[in-house]
Amino acid sequence: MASYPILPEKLLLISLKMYFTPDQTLTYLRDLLNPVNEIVHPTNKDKLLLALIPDFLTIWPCAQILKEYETNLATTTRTPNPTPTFLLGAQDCFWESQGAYTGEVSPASIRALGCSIVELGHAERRAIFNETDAQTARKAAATCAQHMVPLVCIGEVTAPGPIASQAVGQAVTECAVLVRAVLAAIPDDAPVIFAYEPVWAIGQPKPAGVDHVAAVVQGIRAVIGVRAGTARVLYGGSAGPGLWGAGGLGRAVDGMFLGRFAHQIEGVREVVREVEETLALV
Ligand SMILES: O=C(CO)COP(=O)(O)O
Repeated sequence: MASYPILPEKLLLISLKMYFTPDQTLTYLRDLLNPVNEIVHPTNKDKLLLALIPDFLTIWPCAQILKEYETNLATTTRTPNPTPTFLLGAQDCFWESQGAYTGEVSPASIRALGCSIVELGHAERRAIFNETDAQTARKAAATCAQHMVPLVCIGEVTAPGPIASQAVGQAVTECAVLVRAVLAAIPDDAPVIFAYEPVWAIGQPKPAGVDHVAAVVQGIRAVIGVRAGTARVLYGGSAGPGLWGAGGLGRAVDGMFLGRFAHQIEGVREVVREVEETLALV
């Protein structure tokens, strides 16, 4: 019987959006996995898991690279590898699994190619394609039906004003609408990831302030409440090296959702190291 992926304590997810050519994506994934680069540490996977979310066109070759990686790992360590060392995701899906839906991508096909995560409701899709909360919730249900994890992007549109507490309240209120819609649409035991990405902090030189993020994430966790399935809350929006460690986001969130600041392998290595330090894995 199919089961949901198990989410460890911390997650580092990377979306390539539409930045890379196919060749760049495959080289990038090989670099992430190359032990010489010291980014993916298989022995840490029960505590920290990385995932790559490439464009649709490169999911299949990425899955092939990952399959080869896992096979080699199992051979060299002489241990069977029941849970993956690295996860693959898609940047969107449709809510139906099959039929006359030109240009859409079926969650069943995404699953069949080896993805465990489907990103949904990103701010760019809302702004450019007018995607709604109701559509995102339907897609989340379809994702869970294929035993994948919905990665639901939430975040307030307007940058905080001068009164911090008001800004936090406003942000939580805006995020709560989609959080509630998604939780009502998916089974209670399905794992789910919420990526808190303040819209005003995406594509910027710097991320949102740690205090703002910590307070909003606390509010989001209260909205999620108690459920049978795991719910992880990540931060995204110009996240990169230097954001996690001492006085940073490590105390507030379950991981980060990286964009541009993960384009260089060195940046990913630094972020991984910061998370490993807070988990006492190094
Ligand atoms: O939207 C994001 C991740 O999905 C964040 O992107 P940037 O880190 O490039 O701002």
